This record gives sequence, structure tokens and C-alpha cells, in this order.
Amino acid sequence: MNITIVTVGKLKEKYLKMGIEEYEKRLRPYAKIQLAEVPDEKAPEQLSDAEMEMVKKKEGERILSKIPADAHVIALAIEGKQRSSEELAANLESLMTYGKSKVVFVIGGSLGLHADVLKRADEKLSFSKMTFPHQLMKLVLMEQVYRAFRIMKNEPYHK
Ligand SMILES: C[S@@+](CC[C@H](N)C(=O)[O-])C[C@H]1O[C@@H](n2cnc3c(N)ncnc32)[C@H](O)[C@@H]1O
Repeated sequence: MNITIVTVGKLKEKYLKMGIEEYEKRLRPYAKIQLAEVPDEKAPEQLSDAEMEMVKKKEGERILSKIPADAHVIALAIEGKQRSSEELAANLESLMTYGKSKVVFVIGGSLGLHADVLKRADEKLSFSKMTFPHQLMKLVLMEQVYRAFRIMKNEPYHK
């Protein structure tokens, strides 16, 4: 399976970089993993609604340019569907069964995902009602994708 994770902005924090590198390494035996970073737009505190829409639109266009036409897109969104780790594993397994070998996860920038990206998404996945910083969300997602492969392969993982 080809898994791409598209995020907005450069990863700066060392502790997150280390965690992401670790899970990239752990995922390698299970999937072809690609981490795509698209440039972010400056988003100071005091933006009007129109300016915020413009930031999300520009970032959204960059995200969409990274998505192949035949990819199954899972957008991370607070208002999306919550799944257990076992359900995520079953979901990825059924995508593979039905020949969907390209899965793209997308994570929004500090203002979230533009409506056009959410429209392109085949699914919206929520990790809870809480808001996580996007780079931390990337690390948590990678751990859950790794866990999903361990579950699929009936390999031991921490409950
Ligand atoms: C800082 S959050 C953006 C917050 C923005 N106010 C919103 O409502 O989307 C950045 C990105 O991280 C992801 N994210 C944050 N918390 C999440 C959660 N609980 N479940 C799923 N995705 C989440 C989403 O992709 C979001 O666009």
C-alpha cells in the first residue's frame, strides 16, 4: 500500500521530527510511506473572515496538487468520524482488498482545511472533539497507521 501524508508548513520542533522519523522507519516494512509538506501561508492573529478563507484556499490548492486522481483521500477533521484503532485497521484492509492501493491522509494548517479539500476527501477522520496542533496530529496519525498494520498482520501491539 502507498500511504501519503500531506501536511502544511515545515516541521520545526525537534521532538516531533524525531518521533515522525521513528514512525516512518517503523512503517517502512508495511507500506510505501511518503510525507509531503506544502508551504503554509502567513496567518497572523487578526485576520478577517475573507483573509482566513484566502489562506485556507491557497493552502488547499497546494494540498490538492499532491493528491493523485486515483487516490483514496482521508481528511483529518475534528468533525469527522471517530474510529477505534481496530476499525481504522479494518478500513485500510478493505481499501487494499478493493484495489485502492493509494491512500492519502491530509492534515490542515493552523486554520484548518479548505472546503475544496474536504469535498475531495472520501472520508473525514476525527481523533476526538479536541483540537491538536497539526504537526502533533501527524505524529499521532503515524502511530495509529503503524498500529493499524500491526493489527492487520496479527502482530502484537500495546493495548
Ligand atoms: C490546528 S488544527 C486546525 C484547527 C481549525 N480551527 C479547525 O477547526 O480545523 C490543524 C489540523 O489538524 C487536524 N486536527 C486537529 N485536531 C484534530 C482532531 N481532533 N481530529 C482530526 N484532525 C484534527 C485537522 O486536519 C486540522 O485541520
